[in-house]
Amino acid sequence: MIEVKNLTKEFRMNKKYPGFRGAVKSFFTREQTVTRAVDDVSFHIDEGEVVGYIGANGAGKSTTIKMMTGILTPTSGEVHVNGIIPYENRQKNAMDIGVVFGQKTQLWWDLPLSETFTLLRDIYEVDQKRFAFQMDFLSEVLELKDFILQPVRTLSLGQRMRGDLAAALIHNPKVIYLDEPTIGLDVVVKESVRKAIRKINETYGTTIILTTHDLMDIEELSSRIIIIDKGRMLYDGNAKHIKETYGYMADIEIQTVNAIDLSEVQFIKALDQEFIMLQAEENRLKVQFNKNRTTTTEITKRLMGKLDITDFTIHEPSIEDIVKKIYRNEV
Ligand SMILES: Nc1ncnc2c1ncn2[C@@H]1O[C@H](COP(=O)(O)OP(=O)(O)OP(=O)(O)O)[C@@H](O)[C@H]1O
Repeated sequence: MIEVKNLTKEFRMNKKYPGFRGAVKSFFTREQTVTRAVDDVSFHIDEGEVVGYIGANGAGKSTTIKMMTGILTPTSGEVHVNGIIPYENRQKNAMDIGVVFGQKTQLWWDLPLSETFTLLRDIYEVDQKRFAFQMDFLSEVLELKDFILQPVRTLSLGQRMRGDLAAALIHNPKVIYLDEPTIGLDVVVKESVRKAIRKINETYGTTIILTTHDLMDIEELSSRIIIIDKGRMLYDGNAKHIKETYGYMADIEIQTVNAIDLSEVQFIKALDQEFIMLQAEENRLKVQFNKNRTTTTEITKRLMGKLDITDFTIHEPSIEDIVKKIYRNEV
């Protein structure tokens, strides 16, 4: 379905020196800096797969997706999506794909949401019967009914995101690229967006490429992840393996009314002698724990009985943490 072979993209930019003299120098020297944003990346994705494409900021995710969607042409290497070379055949490719950028919207700001759908129906030449069927399906899965007639500018972020997903699916594409589809949404809306994505994949066997910084997106949606770092592929395989091996340590930071005596909270280690680690400083307690062996709820529930808690923060492992650990442990 998707074949990416030795894909490389370099960006060349004229070196800019600061100030007026710098501008003159830049003009005459014409020195260039070269950024290799994607460096010899190869993978194959089968029809119906949901793949998480992840990496730290600036790792090269968007640049890869832009070549897969035909927006950018590679410096070397190649991409085939459904037999089409996207950057050589952008229009044909566009008929088979849908793209959602969590940070941007493709909806018409001043029009009611429903009219964006009608415009897209005409652009993609979807026949009336097929359009009505798809709209019924999307309305139900993405729960659009309550706001479909409202102008897009009046929608909440969660409603807008569901609208964007629907817009990308009007023509029922074979592949969808989702770039941070749950960014900025609250927990409940994130959950409903993930549920909708799962349903779309199950119903139509749509191939889904997902870039995200939220590990819960990966956990709930994709069994395979590709990790990219500084343009190079670091890992391609089972998401569960990575989560269990590298993404298991989280911590809770607890604020209390009174200063904490570490000896009084040692009892929490009974939950997991091997992995729970405690650190206390005045009225702050940090509990590091293994997510595969115990839960935040279990720890906070027990500590609440013992401490006068005023606030607590949970730190989930981040993609950056996982990438660092992979380097240290070598996959
Ligand atoms: N048009 C461009 N011109 C010059 N450099 C670019 C351009 N686009 C991206 N880059 C550089 O290429 C590298 C990869 O960027 P890219 O946007 O692909 O990363 P990313 O993994 O999507 O990051 P993020 O998670 O922050 O969106 C970065 O160093 C970036 O500064």
